[in-house]
Amino acid sequence: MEYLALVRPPRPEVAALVEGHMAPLRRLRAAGGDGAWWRAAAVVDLAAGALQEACFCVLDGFLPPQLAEQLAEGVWGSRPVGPVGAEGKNGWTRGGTARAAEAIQSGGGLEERNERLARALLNPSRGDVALFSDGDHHLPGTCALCAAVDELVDALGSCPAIAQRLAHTDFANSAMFTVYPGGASRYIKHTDNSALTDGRRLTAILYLNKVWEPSHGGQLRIFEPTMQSVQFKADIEPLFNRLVLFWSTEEVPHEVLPSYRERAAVSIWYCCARECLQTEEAFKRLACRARCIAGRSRADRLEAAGWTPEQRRLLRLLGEPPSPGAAPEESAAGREREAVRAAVLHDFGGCEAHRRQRERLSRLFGWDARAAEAQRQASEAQRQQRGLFEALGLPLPAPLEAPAPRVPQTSAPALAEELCRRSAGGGAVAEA
Ligand SMILES: O=C(O)CCC(=O)C(=O)O
Ligand SMILES: [Fe+2]
Repeated sequence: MEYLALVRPPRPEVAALVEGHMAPLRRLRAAGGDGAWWRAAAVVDLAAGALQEACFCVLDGFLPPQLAEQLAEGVWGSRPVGPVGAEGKNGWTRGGTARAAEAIQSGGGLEERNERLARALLNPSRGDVALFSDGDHHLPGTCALCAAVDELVDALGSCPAIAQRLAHTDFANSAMFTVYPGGASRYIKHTDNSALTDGRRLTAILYLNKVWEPSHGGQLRIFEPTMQSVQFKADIEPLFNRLVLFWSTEEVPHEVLPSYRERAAVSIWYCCARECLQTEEAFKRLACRARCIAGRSRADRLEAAGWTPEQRRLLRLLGEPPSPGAAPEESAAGREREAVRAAVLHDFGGCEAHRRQRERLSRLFGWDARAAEAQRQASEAQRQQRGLFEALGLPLPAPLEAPAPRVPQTSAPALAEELCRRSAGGGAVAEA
């Protein structure tokens, strides 16, 4: 009841706009058959138009049917059955647990990380379990799936309507397979990257549910911008081989409605390399984990993300593969690349050389200065709010009583120290 009071159905003009974009896509799909129909230039243009004006688009029959089958079999065959503990099961972790791992590895002091951890573990915001796949060894079909979605995103990046929005969107995260276990499991309303700090630009989700009825719930509900909006635009059924694309930004608040059946999907996030340079956490993912998409050159795309000559030099160096046959320590460039990679892989902790690398990168990309500015703005906003409550003679709500969190100095968890000592050469790499 409370929920119904907070949500409004699509406004007629919005419903008409959405339908105006989705109907032609459905018609072209019906004419083109599964798997490759979206490769036609007309489809890519329609999809770009839908993203530009409706902020999302839906492509049914996206993969060749055998590939969609293979992915579905992989998920249904490996998903954990029954309760999943905090430690996970067969490589699957609880949605909340994945967040907890992130909280442990995140920046800030122990107190701050503990608080984030507690919030992640207590927060019932999402009820799914997840498996991150970097290739067919994790879940068969991952490589072909990524190649297909990359190809579409690559083509969308050349459409004038949205080319600007996809500038520097050259990287992607690991594919995240999810299963909501039924029993009204859901994911409450959120945006994937509202603060524009983690790099995510475009969210791609492929659904893997062979039998799905509206009464099973689990629809993806897309709201009008912003997070404050109570007006939704569309409910999308999580149907087999249906691909949904939407902006990861504040423009697309969304939720997974309570699901009464097991519900499987796989998500890939496409990231803007330039945005990833802005914070330590996003930089670490970009430098060592993110996949460069659609056969683009990692070195070229990293270099293009930099603003200054020194940023561009370092980014190219990081993106270049080691020269074949040559040991990295044989050249100054190889030594520098290995030093930065080792520092990132050790989370900038473990030894003095890694911490010095962090200081240098923070200066080069402005991480601490930006974090301090964000902190200053948050404190100022809080001060103003507190003043307002005091002026009105109202008691302060809890968040306004809490002291402002400190500016993160390093994200090195205590474990990194030990890891660094144990890994070969970890403490001995030269600093550039
Ligand atoms: O599975 C879905 O439909 C959406 C999931 C989602 O919003 C997310 O993982 O961020
Ligand atoms: Fe999401």
